[in-house]
Amino acid sequence: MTSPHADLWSAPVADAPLDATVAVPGSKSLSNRYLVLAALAQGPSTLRSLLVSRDTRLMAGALETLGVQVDLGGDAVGVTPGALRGHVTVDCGLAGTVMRFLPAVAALADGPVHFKGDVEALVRPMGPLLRALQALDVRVDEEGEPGHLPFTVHGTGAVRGGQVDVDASGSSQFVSGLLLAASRFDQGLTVRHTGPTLPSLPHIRMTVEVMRAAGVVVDDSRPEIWHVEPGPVAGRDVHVEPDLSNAAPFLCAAMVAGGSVRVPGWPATTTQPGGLLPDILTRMGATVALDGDVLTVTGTGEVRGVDLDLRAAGEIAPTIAALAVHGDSPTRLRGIGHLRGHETDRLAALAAEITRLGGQCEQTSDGLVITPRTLHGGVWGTYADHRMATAGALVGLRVPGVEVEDVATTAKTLPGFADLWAGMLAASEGHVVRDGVTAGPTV
Ligand SMILES: O=C(O)C1=C[C@@H](OP(=O)(O)O)[C@@H](O)[C@H](O)C1
Ligand SMILES: C=C(OP(=O)(O)O)C(=O)O
Repeated sequence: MTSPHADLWSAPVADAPLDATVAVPGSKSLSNRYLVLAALAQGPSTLRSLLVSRDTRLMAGALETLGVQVDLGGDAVGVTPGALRGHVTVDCGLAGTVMRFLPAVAALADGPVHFKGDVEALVRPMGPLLRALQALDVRVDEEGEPGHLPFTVHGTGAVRGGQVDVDASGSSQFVSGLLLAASRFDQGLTVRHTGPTLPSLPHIRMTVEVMRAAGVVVDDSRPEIWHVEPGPVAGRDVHVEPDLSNAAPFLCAAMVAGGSVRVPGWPATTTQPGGLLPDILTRMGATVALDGDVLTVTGTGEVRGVDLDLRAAGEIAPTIAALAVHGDSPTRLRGIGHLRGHETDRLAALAAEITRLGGQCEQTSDGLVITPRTLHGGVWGTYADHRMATAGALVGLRVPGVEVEDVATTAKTLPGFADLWAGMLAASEGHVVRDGVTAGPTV
């Protein structure tokens, strides 16, 4: 599947309807929340089906650096909390969950914690979170562009807590990052969002839900205000749901190629934004069925254009944009201006790459308008962004000659993506069985 240019992956074209079952690994967002809470807990935790990918390795590595024992080997990951130590460096890579969830944890360490990241991470917004910590009397020294990595959080072993305002219009992770550590603050914490819009509300609900499940008292009864009582975090034995946002390109493949793709382990209820996929894909022309815990998406190859507010689920926007490229009418995606601060400026990246292949994609102030055109092959740039890579695979499923740059960038949240994708096609054609993929409906 690798082209002569080692950096390029030839996206396979589906020439027959799909018929495959794809097992998707654990949720990045749940995995990294469970890791943080396990590190702050009173006793050990066991995390089952935890995602093992670049983002969770970075989180586990950072927590180990801070004095927590994390045993990543095996199906069940053991976490044993320890006294949080300073005089260390945390590498955030390009992981929003690491750069936004750990500064408040670092404030509880017994010395300075230096935060660094990939070159692409240095432009991701951090300012509102750092200002909130400073307002709580945590010393933060910014060493680069203010409001960005790199910086040092000067832990003193304790944080007063109390009340703080944060503008989370740039990222819901600013709120989640304050809440996750807040029960360990002397007075707990009340966080109030002050910005004009609040993206990714399901991810904030996810934070509240996992905290409550660990025995933390959280009041979220007032809109855009969260109150966390001081108190202990319980060690837990938990099973991590599959990553529904990473299931999205596989499910969308059935719509583009026709046929059916099934994802086992689909939760009956979830705080993952991918929980919105059944509704969204139905609106775009799919037939969606949940039978037990197996979600089946069946398509005909025809994709309906839609007008969609993706504020709650910005993470799946690149996949929906790639699906919309194959539509029968234009698609407008709204409420996703904050995607400019994701792994890359995703609005600019999607517009550039779709246009490069002969398509039409215009940026608006808070989203994209995609007008389907006949596309041609060419290089699909990925900008170190895992979701740009999976979007390129979906575009290439019906456009011959799409060469996806640096498909290995998918290791951020889904190592082995290219094999899983090829396995989905092989299983559909020849009923070959590969790791994580089975032909037909058998799980
Ligand atoms: O808290 C989380 O786990 C996430 C929150 C969202 O961030 P934004 O609110 O910055 O979009 C989402 O896009 C990201 O992939 C994961
Ligand atoms: C925005 C994303 O990631 P991060 O957790 O790095 O913000 C994403 O996975 O789409």
